Amino acid sequence: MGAEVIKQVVYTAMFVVLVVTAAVIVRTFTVKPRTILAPPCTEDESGFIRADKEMINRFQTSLKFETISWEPGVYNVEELLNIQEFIKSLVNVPTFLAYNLINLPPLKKENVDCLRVIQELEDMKAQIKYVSSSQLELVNFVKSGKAIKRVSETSFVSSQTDTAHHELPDFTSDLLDDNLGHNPDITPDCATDDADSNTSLVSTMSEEELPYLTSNAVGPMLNVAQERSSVLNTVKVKSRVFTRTDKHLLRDVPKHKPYSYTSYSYALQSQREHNQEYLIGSVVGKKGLQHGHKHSVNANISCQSTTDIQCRESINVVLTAQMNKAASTSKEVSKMNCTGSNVLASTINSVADKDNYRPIAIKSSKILVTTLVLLDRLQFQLDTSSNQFGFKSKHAYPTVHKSPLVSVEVIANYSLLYTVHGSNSALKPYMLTGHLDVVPVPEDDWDAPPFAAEIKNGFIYGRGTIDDKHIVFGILEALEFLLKHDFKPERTFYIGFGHDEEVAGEHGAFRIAELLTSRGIHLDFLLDEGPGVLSGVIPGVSKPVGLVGCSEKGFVTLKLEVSTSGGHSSMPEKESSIGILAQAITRLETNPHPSVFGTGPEKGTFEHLAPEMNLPYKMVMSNLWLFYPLVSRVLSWKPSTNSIVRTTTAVTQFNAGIKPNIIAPHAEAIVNHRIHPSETVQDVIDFDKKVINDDRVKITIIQSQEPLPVSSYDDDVFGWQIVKTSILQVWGHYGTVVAPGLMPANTDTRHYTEITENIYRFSPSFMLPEDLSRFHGRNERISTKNYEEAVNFFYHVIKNADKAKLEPVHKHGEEL
Ligand SMILES: CCCCCCCCCCCCCCCCCC(=O)N[C@@H](Cc1ccccc1)C(=O)O
Repeated sequence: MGAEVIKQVVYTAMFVVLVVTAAVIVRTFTVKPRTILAPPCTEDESGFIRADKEMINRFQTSLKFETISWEPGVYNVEELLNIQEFIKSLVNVPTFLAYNLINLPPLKKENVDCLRVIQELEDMKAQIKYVSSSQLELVNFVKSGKAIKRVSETSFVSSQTDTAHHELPDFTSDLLDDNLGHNPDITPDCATDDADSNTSLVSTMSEEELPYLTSNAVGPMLNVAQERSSVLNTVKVKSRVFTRTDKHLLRDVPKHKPYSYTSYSYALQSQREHNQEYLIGSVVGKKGLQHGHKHSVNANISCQSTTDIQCRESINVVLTAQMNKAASTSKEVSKMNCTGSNVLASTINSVADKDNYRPIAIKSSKILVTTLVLLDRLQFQLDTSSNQFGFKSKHAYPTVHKSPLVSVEVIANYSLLYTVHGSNSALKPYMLTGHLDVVPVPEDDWDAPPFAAEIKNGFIYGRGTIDDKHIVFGILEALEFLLKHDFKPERTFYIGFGHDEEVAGEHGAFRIAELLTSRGIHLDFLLDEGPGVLSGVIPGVSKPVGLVGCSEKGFVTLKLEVSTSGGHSSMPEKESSIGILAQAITRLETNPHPSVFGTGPEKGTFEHLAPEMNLPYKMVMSNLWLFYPLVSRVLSWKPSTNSIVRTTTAVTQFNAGIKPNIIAPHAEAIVNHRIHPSETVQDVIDFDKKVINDDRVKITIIQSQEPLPVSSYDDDVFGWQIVKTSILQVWGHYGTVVAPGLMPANTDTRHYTEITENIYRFSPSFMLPEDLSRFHGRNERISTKNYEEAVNFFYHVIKNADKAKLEPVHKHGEEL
């Protein structure tokens, strides 16, 4: 009886093994590649764009920075305070500065006050958000006499938009209509729209007259710094007092937004946000400042200004001018002292007579404005929009910026939204996104300087090359090319460039998405940065893989804290705050979150790639139903592949202790988890608490984001096919295959989830395994050839997406 049972069991087991083996074999040899909906374009039919020197140059320029530094030397406290003032002005600027670009000056250590100041400087430096944009070159400051004097030139930045929809940060919508044109109670004294008069607005200028789009502009920020530095000895207190006595103006303005009113208020608001002096008026005219001349000649500049500006005392007014012709830089400035009220309402006869420069703003501190008279909104937008990129790109991509099909809006001062208007409103629009900011460079042992855009062995080195400038400039190059070749899109599309992606995009992308939502726009699909063309990264696939992120992991950043009584190190307790915290951290690191491989879009990765793998892998990957525990284990070995199988744990900061003989009363650590789409923030916290299992460790959430929804990668989904086809058109000749995947990091996409279900993440960068550490790491670089491919990728995306739908061709195999 027993033998019979054993026999039965053995036979059944053999049968099962046989069936399973047969199933595995059948599956292994029957999986076929996915459908491709359009054949790769040949160069002839697609007009493959070749990168010339200028194209590479434009890209290089976008990556360059200069460092803010002070000449070596010994500084006294007063001088340090000047520097402090300058740095302070940067702390409140939410973007554009890499803190590591600021080199603090050497200090006179014997002076106790200096030590205090240097500590403060260091603290402030740490507060500066470490995002930056390579459109600006930070000017050098050097020690000169008692003040910090800027030596290199910069320009005041303005931005011109051709669209009817102007971004008006901090306006409440009900106030929007209550501006100059709509409020009959308010009569402007000197605002005019007369294009022929001396007060014609910049917005009415011809293209040739538009200000030169300089790359080394840092905008109001540095203008202010410049003003501050040059008048520092006389300006002690900046006036923040704006008393609005005009009842009309007071009427509707909510208390918490005292200056969120009209264009003028917009300017004030913007200036105030940046901790700067206020824009107090504006001058425009046909004559301008002559480069380098500061003497008065032949004024022909009228002032459009407020009627009643009182200067509390003698002030310096800086007239900021902008060159309007292509040349190396633009330049301020004429200074004048003025006292009393109404001074700015009169014609200012202090400006040199030369066409090269066009004054566009008067700025000063210590002004009391008693009556606000509304000025033209656009004028102030021009004056206060400090998007250097807008300027730069306008110059570099003239066709894009001149085209009647394209409108550009500056969002939240720095981000950009382009609308490329299509002729067929029945076609749902789509959107391409990228970001202008980059992360800092904590170490300087690069093979080439990180902010010089040097080319070495065919690679352009620089922070931002892969994250994310090749996308931004790739899109603009492609669009410029297309428009130059008479491309007239049928389908409207948007291009959004955020300015703060690296710190969560809460001002840039968030506001762009908000604006699109408010306009009722729903997108067919959106394409943002993501994995890329990976070669040798995915086990078992020798072909390059165009991996497209169809979902994005969530994240939660936790603060772990332990507090104890501290005390003298000669009489320690058994456990210290540091020891307890270290133990908690060790537990987290030795108990990773469990593998959830196969429950998210990573399953799709292997389903798509299995047919392309070599035999043992092909067998395993085609039969995940059987082998997934094995695959999961193998993928866990390497950080890159481990990132897709589970929620990851990274201990990113640890702080405790102040002195060798003091027991640290407090220790804290930061833990950053990236959450797999099959889990939630709460799941992660629950797991951590269980693993740490120590109530002395206090856990608080610093920031969190649930994983993003999975976008469809079905073959009939338009956006997916556009991305897939375009990848194959550019990299198909390498035998590249395309697969959906999970994006292990985050980008701006979470801000757009309300306006489209189809979000794809793909960077047109070709990556080898060793390149993965270049993201946010050392030696970030892109080959010139890859940059050319990036441009062509966007060229194809734009061309493909302009069709109503893609027709399937079964050139490379049949559907699974
Ligand atoms: C089957 C094997 C798959 C192997 C996967 C390997 C994928 C490697 C590709 C990596 C692509 C990474 C794209 C990086 C973009 C990074 C952008 C970024 O750093 N974003 C920040 C955003 C953020 C979020 C929250 C707060 C502050 C900033 C980030 O930290 O994620």
